[in-house]
Amino acid sequence: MGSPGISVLRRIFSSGNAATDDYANRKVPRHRSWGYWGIMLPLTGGGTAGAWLAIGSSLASQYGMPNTIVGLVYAVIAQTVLGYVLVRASAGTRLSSDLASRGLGMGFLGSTVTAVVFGTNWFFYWALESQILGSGLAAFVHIPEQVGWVITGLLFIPLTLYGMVFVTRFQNWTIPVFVIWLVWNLVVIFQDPVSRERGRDFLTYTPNGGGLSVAGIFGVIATVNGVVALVPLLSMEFARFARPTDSPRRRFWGLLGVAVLPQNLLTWLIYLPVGVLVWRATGQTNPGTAFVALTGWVGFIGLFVTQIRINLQNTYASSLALSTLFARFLRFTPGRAFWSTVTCVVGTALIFVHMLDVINEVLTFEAVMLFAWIGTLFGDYAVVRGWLRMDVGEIEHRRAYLRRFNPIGLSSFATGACVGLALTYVPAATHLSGGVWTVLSSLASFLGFAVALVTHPFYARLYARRSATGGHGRYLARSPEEVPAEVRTAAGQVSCAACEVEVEVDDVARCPVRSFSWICSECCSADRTCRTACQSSTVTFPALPLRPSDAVGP
Ligand SMILES: Nc1nc2[nH]cnc2c(=O)[nH]1
Repeated sequence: MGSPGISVLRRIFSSGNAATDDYANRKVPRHRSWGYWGIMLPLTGGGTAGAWLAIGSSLASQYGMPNTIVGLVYAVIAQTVLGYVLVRASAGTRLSSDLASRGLGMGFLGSTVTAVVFGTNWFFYWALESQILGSGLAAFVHIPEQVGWVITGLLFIPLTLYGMVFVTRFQNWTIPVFVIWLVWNLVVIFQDPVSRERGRDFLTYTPNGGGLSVAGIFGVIATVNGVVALVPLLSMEFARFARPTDSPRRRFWGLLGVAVLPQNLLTWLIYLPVGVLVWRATGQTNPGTAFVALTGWVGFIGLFVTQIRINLQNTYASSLALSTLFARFLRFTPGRAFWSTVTCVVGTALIFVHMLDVINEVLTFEAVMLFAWIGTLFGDYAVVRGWLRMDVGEIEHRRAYLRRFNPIGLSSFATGACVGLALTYVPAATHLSGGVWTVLSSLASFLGFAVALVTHPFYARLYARRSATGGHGRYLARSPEEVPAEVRTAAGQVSCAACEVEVEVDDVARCPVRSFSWICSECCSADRTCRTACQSSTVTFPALPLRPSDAVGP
């Protein structure tokens, strides 16, 4: 027997522990549902992030406040629409954006491309938030900035060993600290004549005296799109826990609340302009040093809590993306806490690239990739399934039934992303600037979205014609089986023959390698040895029903 310390570590670093793995690779069971406030509160961690302040000053300093304000109004409207649609979809399917992408045209392994897109965002934000905190620490205790970055970066390792439960509690308890801190700093700005005078132009500031311009507005929109697309996709991670039993009216308002409250209305229209005010009042674009300059220890403590709030969440999201990626491609499943540690170490290294200086550029790039992904999802859900009613099966997430790579979604995503990236970078690289090129460049993420959406049904028809079993055959490797009553527990669930956890009937599949017993989708996804034997034409499944006791493990 190992020592207690080692066994605790082994437990934390192993997969299959629902408390730490948070259904990263499986459907959320209905009994694990949360109320809408329970979904919104952890999401507020993103709404209070220091990055918003930095995005505000970055946009205002490049495009001027008049253009920024128009872009912010756009952001609220676009994010509300997109957020509601995606949050509703995940509450209905209990799938995260990644699990849904498997069935919505990408395939089991193909969808990992979206995990990469998603994961790069978290690394970016993680480094950004840590840099802000590290710079604040350095200014507060008078140490070199680089030392501050390393200290705060590594601080997150012990803080992130626990999963959703700890993140949720921390988010909930610290909201009042954030509000008091922000109000305190605003009062100080308004009471201090110098800061007040300096900050007076925060709603009208322009870098070179220019006012509203088409190029400026579209430039802001191109940048904010990186967040407009990301927040709804992130919200899906939480909305999949929504209570399935609510009345349609309650559900509408609850889900709309999730789309509008935690990281949308107040954040774009109040918090982001506050960032511009703090920048103008202190002359510092880094909110970390700005708050310490404004209110000393109060500024630092508030900043510390705010940044811990958000980076716990960033670490959680990043570790989910990494665990998905490695579980599927390499069948490497060391557990979420392991990936949290990797996030902290790599993120700390990234701080040294000075994320604060390239915010607009990174967000513009992410916008193109995220919008191409969303275009693919919409193309599948709304056009292929909704409008064209093609026979492509249910939205499947289980490896046992899915094709490894679905060329339909991968092609439309690649087409949309390539068009978006070409429009973003080719005009600048070839000196095709000004006029229509500037506007096209700024609209790149929308155009990439439109191209992915429109080409998706085209690819669906094209590949379906080439498949012996039509669209269905491109999406599904075999038809999902009904779980017979004999196998279900009294609660209507199925006990996984591998991990023995009871899961819902739409989260299991029969496994030939385990004597045709039923295993959960997570154990199925993590199997390194089976080589997807269940999809082989040489395997013959015995007829149902089959009781759990009939099946013996290998
Ligand atoms: N999830 C998330 N959203 C953000 N919005 C602004 N900053 C962040 C961040 O660091 N993480």
